Amino acid sequence: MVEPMVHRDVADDSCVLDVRHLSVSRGGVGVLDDIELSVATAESVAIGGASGSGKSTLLAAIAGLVKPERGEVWIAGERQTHARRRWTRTRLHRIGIVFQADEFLPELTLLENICLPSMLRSGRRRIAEHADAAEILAERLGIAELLDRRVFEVSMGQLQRAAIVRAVLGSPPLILADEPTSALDEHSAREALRLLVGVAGDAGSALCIVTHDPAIAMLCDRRVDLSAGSVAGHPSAAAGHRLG
Ligand SMILES: Nc1ncnc2c1ncn2[C@@H]1O[C@H](COP(=O)(O)OP(=O)(O)OP(=O)(O)O)[C@@H](O)[C@H]1O
Repeated sequence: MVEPMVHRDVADDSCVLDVRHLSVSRGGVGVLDDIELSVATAESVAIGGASGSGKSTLLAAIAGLVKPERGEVWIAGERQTHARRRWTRTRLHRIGIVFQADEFLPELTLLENICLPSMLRSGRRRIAEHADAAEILAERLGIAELLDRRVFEVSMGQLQRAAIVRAVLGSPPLILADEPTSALDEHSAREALRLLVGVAGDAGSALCIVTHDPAIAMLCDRRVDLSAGSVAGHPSAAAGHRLG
């Protein structure tokens, strides 16, 4: 059954993401336990914690890619249910995603791959507009010269930057990013994430970024650490106070 989407009070408009009492199990084992996390408009939050503490699972649950056992996820004032079509719409219209396993279509150029979600959102008629905005962002990310190349003609680092351009294009209210741990060397990963924090801030998008890198966490407004599936420290660390 498709539950009706519930809209929040106008007073809560500044809250782009509200995770309430979220618990998630994977493979029958509890991974996240009663997570609370609120993220304001244009706020950037670094999500840290040891390997296996549930950081990627939290992003996947926020993106509707894994189903929670308990709890709620509110995005831009709408409570998300786990009806698949609703999530597809939310991801398309409200969330930019930079995940480790980012997928690009090998038949298309970087520019076409970058513009695809925007075209799905607003139609082919605005293709020139999307392409112009993508080129400006690509210039900033240092991949403007590569936009006509196909996926197998660029490096993993360049592909990561293309994924950032794709996520930021259209200034979604929320961007979710998982640090690329395997594909990139430390310097390239840091540089890509540093650029992501900058362009997301300029776009006015809130950002939740999973990172082990203290230098990237320092660039964010706030840091939240997961420990064994819970938010470490006092709950208020996740619920609203800016630390940085
Ligand atoms: N699809 C899955 N099926 C079963 N267990 C899973 C699945 N994905 C993740 N897990 C388990 O959930 C726990 C949390 O994993 P998750 O990837 O969220 O942690 P993480 O903090 O992002 O780790 P890392 O920093 O190493 O990327 C781990 O114990 C992991 O083995």
